Amino acid sequence: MSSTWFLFVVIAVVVLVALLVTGLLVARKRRISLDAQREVEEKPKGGSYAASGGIALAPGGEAPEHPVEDRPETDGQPAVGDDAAVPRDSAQRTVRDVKLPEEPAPTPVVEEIEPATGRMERLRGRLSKSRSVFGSSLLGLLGAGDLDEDSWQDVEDTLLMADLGAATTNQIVERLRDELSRRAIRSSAEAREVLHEVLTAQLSTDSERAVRALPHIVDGKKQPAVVLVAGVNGTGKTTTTGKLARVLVAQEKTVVLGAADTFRAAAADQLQTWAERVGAEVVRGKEGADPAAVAFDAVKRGVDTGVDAVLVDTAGRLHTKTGLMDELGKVKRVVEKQAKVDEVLLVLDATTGQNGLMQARVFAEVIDVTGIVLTKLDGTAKGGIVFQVQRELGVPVKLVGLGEGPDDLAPFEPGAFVDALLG
Ligand SMILES: Nc1nc2c(ncn2[C@@H]2O[C@H](COP(=O)(O)OP(=O)(O)OP(=O)(O)O)[C@@H](O)[C@H]2O)c(=O)[nH]1
Repeated sequence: MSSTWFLFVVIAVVVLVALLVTGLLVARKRRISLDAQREVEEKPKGGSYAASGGIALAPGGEAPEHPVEDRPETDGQPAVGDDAAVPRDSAQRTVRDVKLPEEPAPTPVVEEIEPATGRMERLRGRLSKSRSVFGSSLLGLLGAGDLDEDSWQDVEDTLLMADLGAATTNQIVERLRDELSRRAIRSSAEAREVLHEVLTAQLSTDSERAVRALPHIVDGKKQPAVVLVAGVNGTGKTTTTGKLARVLVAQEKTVVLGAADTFRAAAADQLQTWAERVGAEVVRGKEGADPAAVAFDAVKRGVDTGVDAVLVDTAGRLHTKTGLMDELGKVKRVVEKQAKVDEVLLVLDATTGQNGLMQARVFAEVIDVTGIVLTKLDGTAKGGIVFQVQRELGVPVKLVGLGEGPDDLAPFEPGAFVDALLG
């Protein structure tokens, strides 16, 4: 009986152990299959393409083209086993291939321009440095009554220091002596009047001071005025071209600006900025392009579009380099195949004194200068250079630069100028 009972217990234990082992095996199998599924789910869509190819950028709007022939299936639809995207080994678009939509050019904000009339009066304060020489020193000497030889020597020295030059100084001193003794001048107010008269007469010329920048009719057709702006680097050519454009635009004239200063890339950018501020068009070439070609294109553009004036900012090369000066002559010759050059403005920096005068002589040999623009008169006590330049070149000063502001360009009027000098 007891052995039967023992056998029953052993069989029961064996059955239990067998069930336990089977249950464990089944549970383990299930767990493995769950893990494998998770692995599949975590794989990124598109296989390794997205991960290793980086983030492909494309502009909004147009979808990138994936031609059917580039794809492994034939009906354009992905099939089982296909990559979700174009396989890595087929031609891929790179960022550089993607054309971005062009940004619309910003609408230029056309500025308010100060009227050109009365500018000399408005800017007279800018001549304060020169005024201290003419107004204070000279008037002080002349208003003191009878002048002895030493006093006249002082007058002469003062004029020389103000850069009037020896010849002009002698003429002025002579006339002053005559007038003062003839009129028996006693007060400083009377002395001022005489000085004003003598200096104004010295600056007066029969030449026309108007800048020829208005259109004219040729063979019954409107032809723009062509103005070349020349001068040595840094004298203020580009600035003057821009200021002059403003004067014209303020008078409702249309302007094309030619950036023929291809020597310095920034000069064309500078001119472009001036143009944008007044809503004018700029014709420019590549850096180092032939200035004559750019000038030609600018004038052609002006003729074709029927504008009122074409202002050409030329390369500001050193006058000592003969070849480069010849280039300026070439600019003029080439432009004249298209239209007559109406005005050649020579820009001189008043602060350079005698040096400016030497430049002027060389320029005048190369090109027919028709007018002088004397810039930076606001920064010098040597406003007397105006007298000398005009006398030396026999060309009238037409405009004066009296500051860096966009409207700090004034027409040159001898009476108003002398008035500002005397204070
Ligand atoms: N104070 C003062 N500065 C001026 C005047 N005219 C021009 N300038 C300044 O002079 C500097 C040179 O002027 P630009 O117009 O660049 O001279 P540029 O002759 O075209 O020079 P390049 O392009 O190098 O040949 C600039 O800083 C101008 O602002 C003026 O009348 N008064």
